[in-house]
Amino acid sequence: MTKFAIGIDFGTQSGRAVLVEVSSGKEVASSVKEYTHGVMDEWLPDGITRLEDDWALQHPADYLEVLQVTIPEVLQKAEVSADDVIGLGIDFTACTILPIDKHGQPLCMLDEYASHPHSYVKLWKHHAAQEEANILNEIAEKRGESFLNRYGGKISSEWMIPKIWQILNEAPDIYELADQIVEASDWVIYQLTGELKRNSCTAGYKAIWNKKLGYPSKDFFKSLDPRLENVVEEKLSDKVYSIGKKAGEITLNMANLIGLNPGTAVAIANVDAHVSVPAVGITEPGKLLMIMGTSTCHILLGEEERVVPGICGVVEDGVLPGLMGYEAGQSCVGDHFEWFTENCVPASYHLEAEERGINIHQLLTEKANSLAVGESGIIALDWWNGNRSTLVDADLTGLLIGATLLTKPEEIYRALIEATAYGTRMIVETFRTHGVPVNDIYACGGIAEKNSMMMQIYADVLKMEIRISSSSQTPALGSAMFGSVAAGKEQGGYETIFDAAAVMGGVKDQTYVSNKKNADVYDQLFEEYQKLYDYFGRGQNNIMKRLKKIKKDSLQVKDGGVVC
Ligand SMILES: Nc1ncnc2c1ncn2[C@@H]1O[C@H](COP(=O)(O)OP(=O)(O)O)[C@@H](O)[C@H]1O
Ligand SMILES: O=C(CO)[C@H](O)[C@H](O)COP(=O)(O)O
Repeated sequence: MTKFAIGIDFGTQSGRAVLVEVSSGKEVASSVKEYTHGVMDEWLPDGITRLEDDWALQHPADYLEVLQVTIPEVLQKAEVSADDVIGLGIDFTACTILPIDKHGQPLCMLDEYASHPHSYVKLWKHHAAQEEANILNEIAEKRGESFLNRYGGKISSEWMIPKIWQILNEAPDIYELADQIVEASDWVIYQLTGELKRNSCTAGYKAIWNKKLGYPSKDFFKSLDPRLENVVEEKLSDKVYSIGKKAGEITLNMANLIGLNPGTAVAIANVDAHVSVPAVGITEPGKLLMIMGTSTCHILLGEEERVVPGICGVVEDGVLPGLMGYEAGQSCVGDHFEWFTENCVPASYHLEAEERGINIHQLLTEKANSLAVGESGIIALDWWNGNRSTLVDADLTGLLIGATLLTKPEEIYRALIEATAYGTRMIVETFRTHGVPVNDIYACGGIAEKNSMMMQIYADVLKMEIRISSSSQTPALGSAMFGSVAAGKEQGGYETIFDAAAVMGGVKDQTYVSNKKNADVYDQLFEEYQKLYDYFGRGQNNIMKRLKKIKKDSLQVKDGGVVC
């Protein structure tokens, strides 16, 4: 009898489920549920509580809706019985965290805290803890904390400890009230199985946890703030579970809600980027995978732990058991194109796209594709949502240089795409310079699937061939693979993730090959990009930060109604 596994990818804007045939990796059905509350970056659901700049929240009820809608839908579409589903795995954006009470109830779902911003899920791209991150980095550096080496020299404001500290600083009542502060991924597994098991991937990459050393010392936390001395015991847990293991089984209550059988195996949660690696069939060092969507993550396996400045982290067993997993990233890629289409494209372009039945990205891409490399005379920095790697600074902002009265929207769109490709080249070169080989490039995610011009630009800028995932839902496929490992061989699944990857993962036959003529011009442009990168990103000119400060002061005056 054919057996199936389900994988669910909880993204930035939606949750996506795939039903996969375990013996072949064939995706037989998929379903997408947009989050009802979307990303909350201006208002809370009450419509009256306004969020400050750099906030990005989500509502945990949306995650449960994803389970309730997408799982029955994939089963129905494929006409597959729940009896034939052997396992379920999930992956999530990260670091995406929420405070919960002792019953596992998110604080934002309690009436009395529904209008309190700090009671909600802080999404990965919530950047309002930059101040805490800066102080943490300063103190850690002064104390010579060795963990900094594993995180490229800096802890990002996107990660767990700065976010927790922001709650403590701005809402000590919420901090006190929280029985635990958990990754949203672990919370969903908790809802499915009744067991809270923190996964080693988010703990390792986002919460400064190490397989051998655990979390930083109490003394370090105390040096940040005496109230944080016991943060691990009080709000986290030093019990961390390895990815690739079974978390538990679906409870009766949950089974009734989502249409699966009670007792179905559920895998320990994983992160959207990391879970994609075996799904493209990567199980060895030297192959870098770009997971390209709202943001881009770069995941690479290595044999040894090396110090690489500005990466997000290197974690033993963080991606696959027995190997070092390196992560680097760019905080805004698709997000940056979306901002452009929503704010800078004239109505005539939108009309043309509508009349031709294509979306605005497709129209701009078509127009941009007819441009020669360098023809527009413009270049951009890809920091519209800060710089994750290699500068680790959420306070950096966007830049476009060279525009004239003749500059067209498609030229800017292309310059923004190129900027993200240069950003990736900075990351690849940084890995290589610090002794971590990058021999092959792979890509997956919404953008790798949708925009072939962009993939060609990346091949030209990187001067490397790019292989594309055979799945259009790579993270969800990876999660289904972990689901089949959680079920185990006896149930028709697999013993290890390596066995699952050999059968279920893979890439398309078509690849993107670098064009020498374009690559030569891109070399010149990349040199210019590097100069801008160093000038604006490494302290020679902190204009981006000064502008942010002026903006903050100005808004305070405006909101406070102070009239000069
Ligand atoms: N044709 C396209 N070219 C470039 N970017 C696109 C295109 N279509 C959508 N996008 C961008 O892709 C992002 C969504 O990526 P996707 O991988 O689907 O989701 P997620 O990041 O939530 O996992 C959006 O930010 C959107 O602006
Ligand atoms: O930090 C990350 C993983 O470590 C991702 O950037 C984050 O999860 C968002 O992913 P996406 O852009 O696909 O929504």
